[in-house]
Amino acid sequence: MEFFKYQGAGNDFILLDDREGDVLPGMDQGTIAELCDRHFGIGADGLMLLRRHAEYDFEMLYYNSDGAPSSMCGNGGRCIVRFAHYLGIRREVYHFLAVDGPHRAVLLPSGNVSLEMNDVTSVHQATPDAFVLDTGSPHYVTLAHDPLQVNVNVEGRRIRQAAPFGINVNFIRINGPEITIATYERGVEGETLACGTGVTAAAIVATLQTASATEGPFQWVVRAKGGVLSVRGRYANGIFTDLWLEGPAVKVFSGVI
Ligand SMILES: N[C@@H](CCC[C@H](N)C(=O)O)C(=O)O
Repeated sequence: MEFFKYQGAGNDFILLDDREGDVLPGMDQGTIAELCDRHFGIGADGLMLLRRHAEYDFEMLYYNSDGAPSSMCGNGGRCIVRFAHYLGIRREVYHFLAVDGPHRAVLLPSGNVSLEMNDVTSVHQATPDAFVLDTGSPHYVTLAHDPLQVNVNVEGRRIRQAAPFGINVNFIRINGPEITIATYERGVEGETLACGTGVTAAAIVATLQTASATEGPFQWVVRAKGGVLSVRGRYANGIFTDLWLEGPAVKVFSGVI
């Protein structure tokens, strides 16, 4: 079976073309975890299947590197659009189905992919410095003096394990129109170089934390350890809409399993 490896700001994925519907039956949790293993497999933060869908350009099935299916992956969504284009699925605006519902996406001339994320209707303040919200995946976003100095594997794991439900953990610093972020991902159970739903959550928290909390459009540049992404959207009546996550989505190599 042919596989493709993509990365979006260092968040890396194995992509499989399952348009014929014959890949999934052979993909149990153990097999996916082995393929994602960085020592005994190809190595990736997650694995995705691109499947045919009667009403959409394709369907995205996402698995974390522990082999379990999970919630939405923003960087994965951007990478699978680039993969769809590579497979010959060419659209000005892609419409695909993911676990959290339909998404629109645009492949830009630069090769970057801009992905529309679902509206966010509630943000819970957990502590004076920390917020919990769902951007397709659940995120804990905490303000940090310097996210690049945080021992994410220790601190992130501690917060992830203390939460009564599964969550990803983000450490952010807001600096003018920019955010610096470091992320611990559940299902990878470690730090990843970027997380699209985490970056989106960070932009929402930053909007609430700053003068841009006034209603209207907003835009943030988000610096993750593996690359730079941007998030734009609109804030009105306590609801975040028109959320677009943009950044690189690059094919790294392909091979045969
Ligand atoms: N890397 C992803 C998030 C993938 C899902 C996450 N690990 C979870 O289980 O919630 C992204 O780019 O959003």
